[in-house]
Amino acid sequence: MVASTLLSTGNGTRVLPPPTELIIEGASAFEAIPIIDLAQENRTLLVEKIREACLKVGFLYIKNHGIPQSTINATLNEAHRFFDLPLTSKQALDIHLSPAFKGYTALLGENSDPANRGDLHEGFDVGSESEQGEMRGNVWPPETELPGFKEKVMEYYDAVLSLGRRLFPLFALSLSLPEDFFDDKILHPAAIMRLLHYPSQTGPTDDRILGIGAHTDYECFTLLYQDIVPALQVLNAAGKWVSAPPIEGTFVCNLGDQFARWTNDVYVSTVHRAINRTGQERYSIPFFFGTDYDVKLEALPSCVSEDRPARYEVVTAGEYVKSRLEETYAQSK
Ligand SMILES: O=C(O)CCC(=O)C(=O)O
Ligand SMILES: [Fe+2]
Repeated sequence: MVASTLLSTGNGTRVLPPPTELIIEGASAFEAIPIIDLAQENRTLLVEKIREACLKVGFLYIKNHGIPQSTINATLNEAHRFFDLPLTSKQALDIHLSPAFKGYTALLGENSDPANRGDLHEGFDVGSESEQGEMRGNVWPPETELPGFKEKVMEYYDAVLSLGRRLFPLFALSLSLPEDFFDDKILHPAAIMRLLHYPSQTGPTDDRILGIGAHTDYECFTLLYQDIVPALQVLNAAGKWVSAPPIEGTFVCNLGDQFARWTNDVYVSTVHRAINRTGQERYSIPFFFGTDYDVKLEALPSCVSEDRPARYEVVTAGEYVKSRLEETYAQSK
């Protein structure tokens, strides 16, 4: 049995039970995705809401995130410019040419669900310019072809990285860990940002042809900006796909496999997919916040018990993400 954690706030002290006690009541046949307001004044309540969302849903919307809409719009605009380039220019940056999995993914170049034949989106992947480890090494379109692209994209990258850094202490507290638990694990994070473009799908509905097939994300959490076109769906515990439409002024935040491994599945890395049948093109920008390459994904003692033995072998965060990316791109090699 693990001791409960005391959280102090200006409004007094409340007791949070340890995570393993809550999963018992954590029915996750959710029908909607909770909205979490980062500007809410009571930090204890904020942490409790995050904990509840992580236990039951694995997805939350983040409101009052502090990233200026102008920064987001500028990057969406760059995504439009990039995907409007001639195919040959994009193919010169093909992700299969990059040992660090950076660059362009063509339509059907990625396959997120092994049961499917390829994802109906194109993408462009970017990492940190100062990251360490094997996943380092961005590729960029020539400045003459897309002037200012790199600067705008990296401005967005840095803004979302900062937002992610603000969230780690809240996730730590929600797991009854010290607030600074993740600080030394995200010194040079292998965070990956993607620009995604989904053409609108026509023809008969076929679950094997999707904008992005059913999958979980590989990192700690993802911060996703979606434009105004809905497509994202999240799988609940009853096997029902629940829509996660764009909500103005929010990011979607979903937990990934690194958190699921740390928490021994106490926090859920929820399956999701995207299908764009709106008749409009869709652009989205997921940002996958993983830890430093060499951090070991070891189950937290509070999430392991006799009844709940450790479910995963210990691997480093970097090795884990790399092996998953290798699988994802293998079919289109
Ligand atoms: O574009 C979206 O809404 C989802 C993207 C996604 O799930 C991913 O890239 O992992
Ligand atoms: Fe995803």
